[in-house]
Amino acid sequence: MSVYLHCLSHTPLIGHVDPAPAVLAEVDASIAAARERIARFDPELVILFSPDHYNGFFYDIMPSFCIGMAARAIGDFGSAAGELPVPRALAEDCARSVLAQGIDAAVSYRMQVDHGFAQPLEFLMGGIDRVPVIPVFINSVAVPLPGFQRARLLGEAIGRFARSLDKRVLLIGSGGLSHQPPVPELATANEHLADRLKGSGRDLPVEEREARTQRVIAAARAFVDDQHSLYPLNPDWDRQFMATLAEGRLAELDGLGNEELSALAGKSANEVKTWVAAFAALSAYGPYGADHGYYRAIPEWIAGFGSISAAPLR
Ligand SMILES: O=C(O)CCc1cccc(O)c1O
Ligand SMILES: [Fe+2]
Repeated sequence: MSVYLHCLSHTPLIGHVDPAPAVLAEVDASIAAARERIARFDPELVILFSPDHYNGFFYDIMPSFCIGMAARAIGDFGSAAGELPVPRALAEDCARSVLAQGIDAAVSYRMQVDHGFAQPLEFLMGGIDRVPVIPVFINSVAVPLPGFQRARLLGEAIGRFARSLDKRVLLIGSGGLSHQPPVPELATANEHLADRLKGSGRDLPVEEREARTQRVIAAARAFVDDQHSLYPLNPDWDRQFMATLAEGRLAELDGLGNEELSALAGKSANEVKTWVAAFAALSAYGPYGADHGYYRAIPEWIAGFGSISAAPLR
């Protein structure tokens, strides 16, 4: 019954458009240290909260929350591809427990995930296949989105389930902080794109995949030159958010609406609900303390880039 938490921004631009070597070294050091702490903790189970970017979840049926009973990573932007080692019976127990606690999460027996899930497993665990993982999707891009309170309650329910296991559990939140990369939107999509967002061609044709990758890379390059070419990052909000979680004041976020958050920190800042869910899960074990916080706004990655660990107070 022991638990450790790490929350980390993700960005598929790492290795494609990189910041100055000193910044890269700083991030590398922070991630390497987190990986060492996690290795020492030696998790037997990972519960990973992440969004998706129209690579596995589409508008044909868009759940707010979905727990994976089996999952495969597509390997977008050069991230790891392949099957995630999902312990099916345990994932089923998790879903049953969450539903019994009044949170109506969907389940998937063929979940398809992207860099949002793969990157933290690669960075923090050394690969997507190292430790059994229960993937938990939180819709953070396809409006209408679930709000902060629901993400918190989902996290608490999963935390109570995790606490009932006789296992060392690592909780990971993946995404955020402030940012607004060029993710397509149904409201402004032409007919072809709208079809794609509804899941036609779930697995994009190679040329479309490549065009999409290059479009994000070009947007990152433009953002470095002109920080008004995309919705601006908001380091002040990001630091405040990290402090709110570190200090255990999760419920204070309940009153912050999704559109309000988008206006403060960009539409993709809604990905921070993965951090809220992870911290809420940790809170089910009792009071906690956070440590090793790192933050820097990194326009090359279109990311307010944050990283933080936490564990129960003893
Ligand atoms: O997949 C895509 O199309 C965009 C993804 C993307 C870009 C920049 C920062 C992110 O955090 C992110 O997820
Ligand atoms: Fe993302």
